[in-house]
Amino acid sequence: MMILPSQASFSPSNGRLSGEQVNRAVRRLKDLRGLFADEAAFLAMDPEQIVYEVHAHDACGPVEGGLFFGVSTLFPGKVGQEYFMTKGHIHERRNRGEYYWGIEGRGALVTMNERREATVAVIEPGSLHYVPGNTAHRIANTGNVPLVVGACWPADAGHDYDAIAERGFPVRIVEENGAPVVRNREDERDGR
Ligand SMILES: O=P(O)(O)OC[C@H]1O[C@H](O)[C@H](O)[C@@H](O)[C@@H]1O
Ligand SMILES: [Fe+2]
Repeated sequence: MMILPSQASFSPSNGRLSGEQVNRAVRRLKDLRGLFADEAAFLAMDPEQIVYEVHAHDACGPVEGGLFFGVSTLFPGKVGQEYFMTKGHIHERRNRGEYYWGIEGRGALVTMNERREATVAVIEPGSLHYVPGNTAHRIANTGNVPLVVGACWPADAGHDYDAIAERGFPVRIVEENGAPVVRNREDERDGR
């Protein structure tokens, strides 16, 4: 029997993922233009500010049958009243699902199916979330410490941002009286 060295290491307590085959991607505020409701607040902030980073172990490449493993760290913050969030995507191969699990901090997982029906789930350490295929997904940090979330998804899933860019998600996660609430975007047009 051959005993292989670990390809990478993952800390179950803080989610830190490291090793030669781990890639880091960073998203800054300027990469999230147009997603937040309060455009004036957005423009007043530092566009270079890092909103989240993703460490991914994607050694197999985008092959059918392969799996990718990642850890997202979403920093605390708000644009106006709206909590920092990921860009959000639906998989290029629409029927591919994904697991998310909470490691540190507190947040929300927002999903939207093809009928534009949304769900919102609380992410906290130990919470487990299955995102089915044909479902767009994004996370928001509703706390004041980094939200660390693990993910595992099919290597050939791909990310489609354009398909959901125009109309966006039907709900926003905003702070009201010091607590997170879900706001329906239909309400925005009434000026509420
Ligand atoms: O791709 P975004 O919508 O910016 O989300 C950031 C990342 O979140 C999770 O970690 C997903 O598993 C990644 O596939 C995704 O890239
Ligand atoms: Fe995904």
